[in-house]
Amino acid sequence: MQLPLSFQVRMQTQLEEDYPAFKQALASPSPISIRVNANKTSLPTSLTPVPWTETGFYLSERPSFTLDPMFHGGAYYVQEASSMFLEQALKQSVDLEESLAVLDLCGAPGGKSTHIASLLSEGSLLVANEVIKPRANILAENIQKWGSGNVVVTNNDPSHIGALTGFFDVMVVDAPCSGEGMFRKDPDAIQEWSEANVKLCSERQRRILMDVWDALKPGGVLIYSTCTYNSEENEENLVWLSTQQDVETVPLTLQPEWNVTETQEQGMRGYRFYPHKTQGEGFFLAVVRKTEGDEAGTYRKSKRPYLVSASKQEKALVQDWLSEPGDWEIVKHKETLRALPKAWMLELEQLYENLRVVYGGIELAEVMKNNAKPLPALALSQHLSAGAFPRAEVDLATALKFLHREDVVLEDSATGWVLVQFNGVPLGWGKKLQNRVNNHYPKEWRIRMSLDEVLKPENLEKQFVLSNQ
Ligand SMILES: C[S@@+](CC[C@H](N)C(=O)[O-])C[C@H]1O[C@@H](n2cnc3c(N)ncnc32)[C@H](O)[C@@H]1O
Repeated sequence: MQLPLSFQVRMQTQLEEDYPAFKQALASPSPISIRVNANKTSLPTSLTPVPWTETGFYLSERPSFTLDPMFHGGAYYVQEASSMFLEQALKQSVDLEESLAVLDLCGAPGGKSTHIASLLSEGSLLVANEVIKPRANILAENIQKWGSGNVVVTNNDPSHIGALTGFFDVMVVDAPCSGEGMFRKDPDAIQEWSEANVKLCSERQRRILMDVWDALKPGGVLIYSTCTYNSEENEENLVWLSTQQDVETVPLTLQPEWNVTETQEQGMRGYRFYPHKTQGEGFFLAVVRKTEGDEAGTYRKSKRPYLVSASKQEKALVQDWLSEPGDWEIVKHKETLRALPKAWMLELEQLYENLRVVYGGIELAEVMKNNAKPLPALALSQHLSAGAFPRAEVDLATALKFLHREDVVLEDSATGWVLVQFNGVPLGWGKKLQNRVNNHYPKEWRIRMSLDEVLKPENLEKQFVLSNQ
């Protein structure tokens, strides 16, 4: 790995006698880690935990996640271990039992958004935003697979969100950065690195923070993170923020065995992850509290609301499908019925009116002539009522064929909509007819690689499946 010379000089100055160990760590393989969705499957007992989170685990080697149906069912997310430290930031700076409005501003592909969704109380609302449209679609896909219902995915520039004065209790800004911490995982990041890019990133990060700042409530918490080591994109940005806005630093308690490095610059604290000290990539995180600012204005529902309630008959079609139907408002847009958290309808109205919402709540069904066709997100939702549909538990080969959108055989199930599941984790819908099964797995989510070799019994045995670990 040929590191840029001026990056090497920077790191030597920063790490001094630790530099050789750092350089050696960059030459060793990246650790592989996953975060398990405890709402969908039990936590593995045979894997080594990531110490700063309750649901993160290291794997000893990188398997083909594409060939594990549990991955497609949202039973876990493949995520770099250091960035799971977000859990400590949230647990130590806010009361997660409360109903919170939380923004994940730079959300795609969804590592932190799915993590936040798992940590929030049922009564909370997460807005997962991503400014780049195709990436916002990937974020929406990952959110649907994770199965949380109280999430809205938006595709907006930070300045649009900043216009929602005092809306959020918590904002997470996992800022676009020069990517130094990803050098060993993504060698392309080395080619893109330059002194000029560090400066450009730092300026952009400041702009992002300013653009979104007004959307944080006074007393609210901002969690700022990057995957870089340089101080321009990290501590210096926080010191700069403290000269522009009323903020106080929020210290975090660290366990010594985590080997996280605490920094302090002009009273602003930050937490650094170095690959020679922790099993993970380079990462920086800091928490600040907004001490003063404008409260949210009062918001009244407009005469022509954006979110239109479904009719009584339409609601009746889907009323038994959710485990807690009373928690949800069923709205209709074109042919689609969607469940949105009832407690947040005024705020959601505001979001739908002002932002570009890519996905929200739980997409339940498409209705046509008093007939409801269940949609993929419902199959993957944590809020699907256990008894609403018959289920067909399938083996690994059938699950992979189903995810490949091939024809499958579902023995023993009656005709009609069937939830296809693997190891108890739902994957999607099949519609059983008299003599065949229609595969309703979404085209855009299907496994694209050929399965010819994989499906040979001797190869199937070798596949990684989370629950076998
Ligand atoms: C570090 S990545 C986010 C990773 C994500 N939080 C996760 O955990 O999966 C930064 C994100 O910021 C987005 N981004 C790029 N320019 C931006 C801008 N000017 N404002 C806001 N977000 C931006 C990128 O598209 C990228 O998805």
